[in-house]
Amino acid sequence: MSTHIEAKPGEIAETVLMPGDPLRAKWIAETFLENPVCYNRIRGMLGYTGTYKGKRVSVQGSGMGMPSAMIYFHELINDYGVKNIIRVGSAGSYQKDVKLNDVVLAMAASTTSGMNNSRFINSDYSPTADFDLFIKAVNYARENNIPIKAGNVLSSDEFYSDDPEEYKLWAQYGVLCVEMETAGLYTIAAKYNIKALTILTISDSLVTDEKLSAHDRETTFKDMVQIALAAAIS
Ligand SMILES: Nc1nc2c(nc(Br)n2[C@@H]2O[C@H](CO)[C@@H](O)[C@H]2O)c(=O)[nH]1
Repeated sequence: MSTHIEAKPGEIAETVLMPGDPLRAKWIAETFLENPVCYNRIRGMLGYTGTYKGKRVSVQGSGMGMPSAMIYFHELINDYGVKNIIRVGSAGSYQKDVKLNDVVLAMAASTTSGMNNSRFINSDYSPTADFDLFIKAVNYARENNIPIKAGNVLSSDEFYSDDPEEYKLWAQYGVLCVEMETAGLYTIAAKYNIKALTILTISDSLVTDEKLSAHDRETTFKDMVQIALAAAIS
């Protein structure tokens, strides 16, 4: 076991889907995987391993924000040999044409966090998605007529910012949506040379102030998960 995960060696698959919400991990495991077995309950950050179309896949919550998520990314990679992490999350839209329930692939992740600014001594590192996983996700979505958008996303360090207008600068430069984990995922994946991709479903909009209910956020998002599983096993 690792510091925050109680799984025994071998209990976690090489590919892990990671929603922020551990209850969404439970929903994904119970809805999409055959014979899901729970390997982690520490801190309620539920993790499961099962099979999807005959291939072993795990799914585990990461928690909200990069400090939490990066603990799990680090330990899954270094203590359990995980080679592919696909974040399946929710996000807030920054663009009029990015609407509730739209699916967004994060090609890159900007951030308000100081993490990489200090890591790279005031230079700007660009955390980017793995090309192979990205192309597999795009191909599956197109073959199955699932509309997707792809581009730059913002990984913010706070959900409640002081300035409600802050999003407009990011939107002006084409940032599609905001969440709180991807810049950390892509940075850690590059550090340890593993593959990572973030697939998001829009659950609220900074442009229109619309939002899905907490329950909807937990149990909908089927398209995103199917794209992630297709990329995971192909
Ligand atoms: N910072 C931020 N995060 C958001 C937003 N909407 C969503 Br869904 N999130 C994501 O959802 C969780 C917060 O509800 C975090 O894990 C974020 O990744 C938003 O408008 N802002």
